[in-house]
Amino acid sequence: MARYELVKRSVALITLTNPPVNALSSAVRHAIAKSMEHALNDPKVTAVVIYGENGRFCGGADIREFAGPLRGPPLVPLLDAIEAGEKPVVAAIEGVALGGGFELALVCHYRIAHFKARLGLPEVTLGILPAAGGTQRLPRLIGIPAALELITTGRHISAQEALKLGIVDQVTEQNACEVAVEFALRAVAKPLSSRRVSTLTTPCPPDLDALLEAVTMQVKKKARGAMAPLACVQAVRAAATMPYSKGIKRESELMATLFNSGQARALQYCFFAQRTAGKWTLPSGAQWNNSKPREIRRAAVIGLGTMGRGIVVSLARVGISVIAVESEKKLLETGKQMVIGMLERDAKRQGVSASLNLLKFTLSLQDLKDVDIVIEAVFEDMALKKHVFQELSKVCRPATLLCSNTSGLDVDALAGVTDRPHLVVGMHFFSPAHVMKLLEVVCGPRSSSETIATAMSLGKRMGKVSVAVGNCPGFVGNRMLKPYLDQATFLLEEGATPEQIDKALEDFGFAMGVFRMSDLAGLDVGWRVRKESGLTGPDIDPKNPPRRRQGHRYCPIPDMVCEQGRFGQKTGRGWYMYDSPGGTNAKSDPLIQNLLEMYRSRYGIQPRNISDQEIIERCLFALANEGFRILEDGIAARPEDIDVIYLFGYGFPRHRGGPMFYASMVGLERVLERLEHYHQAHPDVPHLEPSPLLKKLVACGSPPVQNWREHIKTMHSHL
Ligand SMILES: CCCCCCC/C=C/C(=O)SCCNC(=O)CCNC(=O)[C@H](O)C(C)(C)COP(=O)(O)OP(=O)(O)OC[C@H]1O[C@@H](n2cnc3c(N)ncnc32)[C@H](O)[C@@H]1OP(=O)(O)O
Repeated sequence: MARYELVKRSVALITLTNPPVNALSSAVRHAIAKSMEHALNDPKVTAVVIYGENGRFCGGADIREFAGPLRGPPLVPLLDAIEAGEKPVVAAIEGVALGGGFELALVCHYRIAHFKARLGLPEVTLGILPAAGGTQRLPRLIGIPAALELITTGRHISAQEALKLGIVDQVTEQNACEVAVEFALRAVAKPLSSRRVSTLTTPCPPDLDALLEAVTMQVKKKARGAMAPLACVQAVRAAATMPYSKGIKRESELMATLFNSGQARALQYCFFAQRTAGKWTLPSGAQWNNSKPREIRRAAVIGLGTMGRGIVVSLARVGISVIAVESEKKLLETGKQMVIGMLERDAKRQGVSASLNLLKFTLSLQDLKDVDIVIEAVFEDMALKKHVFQELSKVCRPATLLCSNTSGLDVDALAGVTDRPHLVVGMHFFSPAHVMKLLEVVCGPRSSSETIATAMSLGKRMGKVSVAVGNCPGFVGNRMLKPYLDQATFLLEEGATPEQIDKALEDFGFAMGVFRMSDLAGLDVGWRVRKESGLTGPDIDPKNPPRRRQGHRYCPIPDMVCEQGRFGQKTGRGWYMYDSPGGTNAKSDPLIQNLLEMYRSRYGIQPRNISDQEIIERCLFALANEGFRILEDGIAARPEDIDVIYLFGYGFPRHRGGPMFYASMVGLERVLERLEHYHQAHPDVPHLEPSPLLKKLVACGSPPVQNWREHIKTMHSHL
């Protein structure tokens, strides 16, 4: 777990050997303690270098160990002893020094970083804080404002930024270990007292209280309801106001409250869920580690609307040449200018020149003969998409992959009109595509494993979190959205307001409540889908009761809002009113209150007081219930995949872990009981009827979310 060797006759080189990231597992901590003891007691040793094997210094504490009882030497006394030692210790940082790994570097008397190294204290993203002295040492080293920013955001910084901040002593383009050994030899004769960071006085700004207050407000606003960022601020306050010996105790107390919290469990679950999602697997046995993706050099994107433009930018950013196609000259020119503007702004931010030479804009599909992949992003209309796919079949070489950015249409129906159904797959980007991290890779029944592997790997290359999902209306994300939206509008009918529902959801942790989110996304899209599905509009049977459609409860309020030309932010009016079309400042609109009152009185609905608890339960349990059905139907392989989709695509609060993890934290028995209760009250809402899988899991004793898969095995898969 750590190799000990003597180099240059007098330098003890301690190399951490715990692949893949040299995490500080109990065995590694034990090995470091033993090696340090050896080095400090061996008279031949005059200095020590700590290094990480395979070009990675250390990825921090072993997160997997957090779930069990603490074994092995605790980190704080181990690190204190390294700092207190009488021989100079130099950290040779390559790759990453994160969390406990960064804290290990902070107790070394000198730090040498390779120019490509990245450093940071990401503990806050795991629901904890840097509790191995990080909150006490970093402010002493770089001052309160910079330390606060790094600790409360968990941001990784480059070696160059670390040098500027005074975190590292030298940045090198050579082998960091070799440079550190030479550095250590030169440090032997120098006094160590000023190099022990815990003994330094924290440089304190005169307006400390105001600064801490401002950062507290900032983190409260950003991570609604998350405890860890607030605890980080308190720990840094201790570094400013207490000696190290007291500050470290405060750090440990704050850590104790966070460590066993549901939020820490949720955030650590998110960390692993994100990595699990990349490990896709099909019933055929094809999976992430046995299916080779194709290399993609040249791509084409059809349609330069909002989605298409974002996809072009995402591809060009990672060096893929892109041919962008539009059907009309004016649309092509507008799209071209917007894409160029986006790439130029990107390049300016990074201080590089925009890679515009990768782009070609055309009106002709004939130009797509030689591309490796086409991503279609035309209007969400099946007939139009089928036409495009037929044309692509004719012009593209037989090996070209054909992908659709549909947000819910049948990918297999598109495959069916081509000459290569095995090379067709859905690539559902989220808007705006160059910003949003989520990509649903929709596997049709005929998509080959190579095609899926290529789409997944292309997503990863573009920096997306790609999740493989099966083919059904709405796939995973949008299919689950329907019961969530339905519950919100049913609650409006029953007496709630958009403001009340949004506030309850925002207090739960969503960045935006459902109505504010709908206003942002545009209300007309859903309206068109409802019209096409025969749920609203002039074609519906007049004999239909107005609040029932296709045999189930239906709420026509969203249609009524659209009928007034209120399509959300873009029209300046939606569920809220805005200062102007495109405005973002949502204000309550008395017209919506009137509309709701008139609606209720027309249908004889007596409004009732609805609690926030009911809002949360009905919206979120209905959401999770559909997630259980998706697992039963084999549309998602694992609950982790669903959670990742909701975290990255729909703003589900990360400290709640995602809808499926949240259900497991509430307790499946409780979720079942509440769904049964609400279904009894609303028997005409099928989404409230508890799914068979939920019942099965409760009958099996509500296993943890990571074990649900064992209970789904027998059900069929669409993946
Ligand atoms: C019990 C009390 C202890 C008190 C100590 C308190 C103070 C210290 C706290 C901490 O240090 S918490 C951990 C802080 N560190 C991090 O948050 C870093 C997490 N890791 C990453 O960000 C990335 O993994 C990486 C290091 C940047 C590497 O990224 P890359 O994309 O190259 O690889 P990944 O696919 O992400 O990871 C590979 C593999 O390694 C697993 N892993 C990564 N880091 C850890 C870790 N710290 N502990 C355990 N496992 C880790 C990761 O899960 C992957 O494995 P699989 O999931 O694919 O099996």
